[in-house]
Amino acid sequence: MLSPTDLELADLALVLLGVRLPFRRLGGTLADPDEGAGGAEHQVGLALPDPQATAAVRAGQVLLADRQGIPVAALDDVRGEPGGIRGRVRALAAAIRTEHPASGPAVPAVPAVPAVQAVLAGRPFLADEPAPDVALVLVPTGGATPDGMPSRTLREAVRAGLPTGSATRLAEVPFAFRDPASDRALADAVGRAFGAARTEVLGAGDARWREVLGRLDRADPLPTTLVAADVATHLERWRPPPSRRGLVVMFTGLSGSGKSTLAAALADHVRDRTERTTSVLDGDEVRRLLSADLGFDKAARETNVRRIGFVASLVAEHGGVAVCAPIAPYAATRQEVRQRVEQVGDFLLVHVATPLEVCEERDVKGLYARARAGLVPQFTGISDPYEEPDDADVVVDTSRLTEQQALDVVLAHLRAGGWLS
Ligand SMILES: Nc1ncnc2c1ncn2[C@@H]1O[C@H](COP(=O)(O)OS(=O)(=O)O)[C@@H](OP(=O)(O)O)[C@H]1O
Ligand SMILES: Nc1ncnc2c1ncn2[C@@H]1O[C@H](COP(=O)(O)OP(=O)(O)O)[C@@H](O)[C@H]1O
Repeated sequence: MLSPTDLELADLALVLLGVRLPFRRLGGTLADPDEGAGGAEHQVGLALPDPQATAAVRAGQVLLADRQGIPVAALDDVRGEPGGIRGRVRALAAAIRTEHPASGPAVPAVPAVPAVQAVLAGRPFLADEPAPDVALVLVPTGGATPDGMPSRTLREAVRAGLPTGSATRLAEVPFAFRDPASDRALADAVGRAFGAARTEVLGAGDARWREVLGRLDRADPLPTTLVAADVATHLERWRPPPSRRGLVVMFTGLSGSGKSTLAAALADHVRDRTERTTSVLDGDEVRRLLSADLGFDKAARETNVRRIGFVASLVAEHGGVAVCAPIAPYAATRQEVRQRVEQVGDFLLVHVATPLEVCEERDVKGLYARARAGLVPQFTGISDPYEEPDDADVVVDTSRLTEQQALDVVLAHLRAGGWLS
């Protein structure tokens, strides 16, 4: 029995609902489209490392279990292919869940309805769209759309957008978003499976949706020609303007570059001169309180930065400003934190790009001297890596700027983006 990933399981759920995946594999993307045989007996691929793949091919069949370990489907006539296996999907009838946990009504009832007119992927109705008989709402399995709209807001906003007295039935289909082109292809496939007449997908190409987002950012009112008044209420609550939206400012840089100094100065400014609330997650303090169990190897640093990102995202979720100042030497972990935070608010990365020589000369804590003497192993910049960000929103070098000047650069960015007045 195999335990597919959440993404693979999400796609498997669609396949079991009769959707023909446009991807070669469960959990795939359009980069690897499926040109294989279609039909009712749907063939799908599954990435699988070799000993397991060989065993599955030898057995000719493999069972796929959900997160609880309950078998939900079988792959029959399994054959090998590069990087995995391929087989015919068969639902294990007893195990199929007809209820999407978040939505209630049984999704498989929908294909029987001939007049499905729209698939709405991750966005509410816009004004003057004709109300369909049945609308399939693609409810994000990860909890939020690529724009960070939580499933609940999406559901409420779609309902609120229906014209009064409309007979439209909403049916929810669990949907795992990945990248815009693949999302579009998968949404179209869902539409085809359910006989939908048209598909509406949120995406960068949707000019009216971009207009909605732009107006929300500028705190401009949403006219009823763009969205229904009730929808506007939901959207405004979902995405307040930057001055009221949660914000995480993460300073990253070498030890002694000036992160703590600037983080404290920024937090003081926000506390003293604005109406916003702020919390500081300073590297040293976090190490004492939140990460006392961790050392400085790669895994420990990643865990430390993830923890900081998690706490910061909670602050942002409630509309606050979190200022953090870890070294955060790894690009992938910083990116992970950015993605987490952007589900609930905004994230700004400030690279404190003070050169190593200057940090070492300052040697506030005497750690560089000890590291050079071999007394502190894995010291960032000396015997451990620091991956320079290429995605920093602001860069300051405190060997060229005074503390006040560096703070002013950060503040100018925050004012320009509307986070601070
Ligand atoms: N091996 C090694 N490498 C780097 N830094 C070390 C090390 N050992 C201890 N210290 C002290 O720990 C502070 C860095 O902790 P961080 O939590 O910010 O680091 S990380 O983001 O988890 O990499 C850092 O503090 P800052 O100077 O404030 O950056 C150092 O004082
Ligand atoms: N322009 C500047 N901006 C920030 N810190 C500066 C500047 N010039 C000198 N410093 C000094 O550099 C040191 C930076 O230490 P710190 O803020 O703890 O850095 P980090 O948190 O990156 O380790 C402090 O002693 C600070 O007074």
